Amino acid sequence: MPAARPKILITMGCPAGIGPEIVLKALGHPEVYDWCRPEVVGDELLLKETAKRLGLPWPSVPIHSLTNLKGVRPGRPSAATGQASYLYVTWAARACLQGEAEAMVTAPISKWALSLAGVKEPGHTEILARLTGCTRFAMMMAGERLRVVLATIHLALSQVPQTLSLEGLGETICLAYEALRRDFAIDHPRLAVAALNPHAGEEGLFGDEEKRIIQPAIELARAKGIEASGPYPADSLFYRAAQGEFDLVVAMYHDQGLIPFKLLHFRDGVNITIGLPLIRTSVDHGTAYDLAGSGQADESSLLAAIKLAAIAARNRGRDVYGQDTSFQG
Ligand SMILES: NC(=O)C1=CN([C@@H]2O[C@H](COP(=O)(O)OP(=O)(O)OC[C@H]3O[C@@H](n4cnc5c(N)ncnc54)[C@H](O)[C@@H]3O)[C@@H](O)[C@H]2O)C=CC1
Ligand SMILES: NCC(=O)COP(=O)(O)O
Repeated sequence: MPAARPKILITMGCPAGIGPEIVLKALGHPEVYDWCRPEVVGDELLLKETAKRLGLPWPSVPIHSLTNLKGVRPGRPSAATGQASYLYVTWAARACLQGEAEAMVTAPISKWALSLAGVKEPGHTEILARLTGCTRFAMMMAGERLRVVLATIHLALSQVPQTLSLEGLGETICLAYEALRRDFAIDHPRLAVAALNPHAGEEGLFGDEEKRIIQPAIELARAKGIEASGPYPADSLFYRAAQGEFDLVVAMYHDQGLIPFKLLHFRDGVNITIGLPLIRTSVDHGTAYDLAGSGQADESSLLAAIKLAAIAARNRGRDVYGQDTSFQG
């Protein structure tokens, strides 16, 4: 870790979810203060109530209290909790963009509560892309054994084939490569690209996206000097990556990547939005409304997210761009 510890803003997440609890629990781990200078963005009164009810220690960190919510019931999201969640995220993003903090780490929010509050985007990823004016971005899930980047994110499964494009996939491969070099300090990353269809399409018997879209996108990335290969049958690829053959898998859709990832890393996985002009990491799980208020939520993923944000802040100080990796399909 750097001698100068980065300032990291931790957003509290949905006030009705497990966010307040895991934020307090994570800040009870002394190693966090070796990694960074954490500050919380949320609701101070609600955090105090949570600490009191669950018997958690009160952290001596700055709290940016943006709301004064009354009557929030754990496990009961509403338009008000969605609006508050949104406020915490936008405030932290603005602070990062203005150079007031080195990174932001987000506790989980509810896509449903966001929509009740009238927010158009489904999650942090898309909100942050809009706030930062970023059109090249992707979701990465990172753990010790497996890293996955998604070619498509929050959309119905039926929309995936028509959403995949040669240009979009090529961009995603390049973004993954850039992020591994910049944020993870892997100088020569090995990327594997998953097929969409069973047995990678079996020579076109089960679909042609591999030939029409995925293979050409890999070739374009390779022409840029990126060590990308595939398309590999997805049923065996994640095992191979977890055995160490690849540094990252590009998955074609949300559950293709997140099911194997969470099987390995449910407790300690980290979600990182790549391509943004700011560092944002997050837990890999949701609001767990079924556990909210019970005191049983596990803070390990949030701890891992804080640690990775601090590492990425340090690594972004390295100059790794001797090579043009921008994608020009
Ligand atoms: N980064 C974010 O803001 C994310 C938000 N979500 C949102 O969260 C909401 C609920 O999503 P679900 O699909 O139900 O997933 P979920 O992750 O909230 O819950 C799935 C299961 O895992 C358990 N679980 C989750 N986190 C846990 C933790 N820290 N400790 C112990 N057990 C835990 C829950 O109790 C539940 O049984 C949705 O609105 C979804 O959109 C989901 C994923 C990420
Ligand atoms: N399954 C991951 C997820 O939904 C996280 O979304 P986001 O809030 O990070 O955009």
